[in-house]
Amino acid sequence: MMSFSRQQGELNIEGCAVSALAERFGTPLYLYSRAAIEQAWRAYDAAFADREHLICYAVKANANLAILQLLAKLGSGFDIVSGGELERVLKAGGQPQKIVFSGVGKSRAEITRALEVGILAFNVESEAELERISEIAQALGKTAAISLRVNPDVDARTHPYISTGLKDNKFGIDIHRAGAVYAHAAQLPGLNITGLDFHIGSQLTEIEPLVDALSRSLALVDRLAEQGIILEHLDIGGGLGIAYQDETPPTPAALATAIKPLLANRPQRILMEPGRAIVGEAGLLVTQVEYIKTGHRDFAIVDAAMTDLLRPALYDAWQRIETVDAGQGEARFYDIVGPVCETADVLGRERHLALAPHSLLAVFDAGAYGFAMASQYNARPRAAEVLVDGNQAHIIRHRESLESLWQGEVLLEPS
Ligand SMILES: Cc1ncc(COP(=O)(O)O)c(C=O)c1O
Ligand SMILES: N[C@@H](CCCC[NH3+])C(=O)O
Repeated sequence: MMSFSRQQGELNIEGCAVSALAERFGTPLYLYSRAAIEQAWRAYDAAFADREHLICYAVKANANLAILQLLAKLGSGFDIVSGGELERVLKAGGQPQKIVFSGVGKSRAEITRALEVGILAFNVESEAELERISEIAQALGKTAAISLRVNPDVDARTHPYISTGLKDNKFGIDIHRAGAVYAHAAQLPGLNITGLDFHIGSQLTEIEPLVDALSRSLALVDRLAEQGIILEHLDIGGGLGIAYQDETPPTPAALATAIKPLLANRPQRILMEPGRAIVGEAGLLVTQVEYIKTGHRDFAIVDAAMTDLLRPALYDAWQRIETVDAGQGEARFYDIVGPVCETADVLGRERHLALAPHSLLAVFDAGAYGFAMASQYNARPRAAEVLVDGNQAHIIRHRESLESLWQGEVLLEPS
């Protein structure tokens, strides 16, 4: 189904006019299409339907409770990287037995809580972490299911800030050392070795690096089997990109087709950790023009900022920006900038748009790492989030109040 369409030039999300939602909920505003999220998740699920698998949605991409709830209802598992994400998933109705826990810095409290609720597996990122998990599990009288996140040293060919599978990156255990670390794990009390995991980076537009990482990992799986360590699952991470501009990222079906020959005759259950590919294309950030400032460069100053959508400022990322209506007046090349006092506060540069004061703009493909990376810098309340389902719009996060900005802060006693 088409989640975004135009009627007489007006942008719609599912059965709702974006301008009406902006009027009702205010701007800046995140809008998500329920159908688009479900469709993306189901496409992943269908691609691997012919073998045992579990899609563990990467919560960091968009951690709104209603979105997690929607995915939990579809049967999704979850990839978490903090105790906060764990509690979000549980609150949203996610099953502990479908949670994998990644991240290089798991604290004692986080490990303890994950053991108490009984997660599917820890994706262990260092030998020191392995020892910590063993110690805590033993003290609690529990057994921790673990998989090692290996760093396969492949170039994911993506932005260096979101590349995670090179040996220079902090993530995972060097694949050449992993055999020894598995052997160590087999000696430690309180651990049950169940899997192997890798995640080489985000916004991948090519399949080869993933295939390469998988074949290197499978060679390790075979060496482990010779040592008597038999794995139950292989977690191939997330990372499939979306088409922000003119990229042609592989679909989940193409990924499945590419890796199936490698997996033939291997009994392991396949786990995946997609984030962006599930929610990225489902979201829009809607913002209103506050001022138009023309001169040496033409600026459209809008009410959304890098605090609402950080990706352009942080990675120089390009996201499509269109007017919500058909456009007003003559089109010019505008830099779309926010009100924050930073030169990097840009949503898009040199966009050819027909704008007037108060025009509404939609920033597309903002469902992943959009609201999730929002901040309150410059004392800006974070935006509202709305989930659209046909012609229904559900508020799934209220716009923050000014009071919430200083919640938890304490004034000094007058002296
Ligand atoms: C361990 C891990 N798994 C999964 C993901 C999800 O990545 P993506 O949103 O690119 O699918 C990430 C983020 O890059 C990650 O760090
Ligand atoms: N935040 C990044 C992706 C980071 C992935 C997390 N390892 C982005 O917006 O592209």
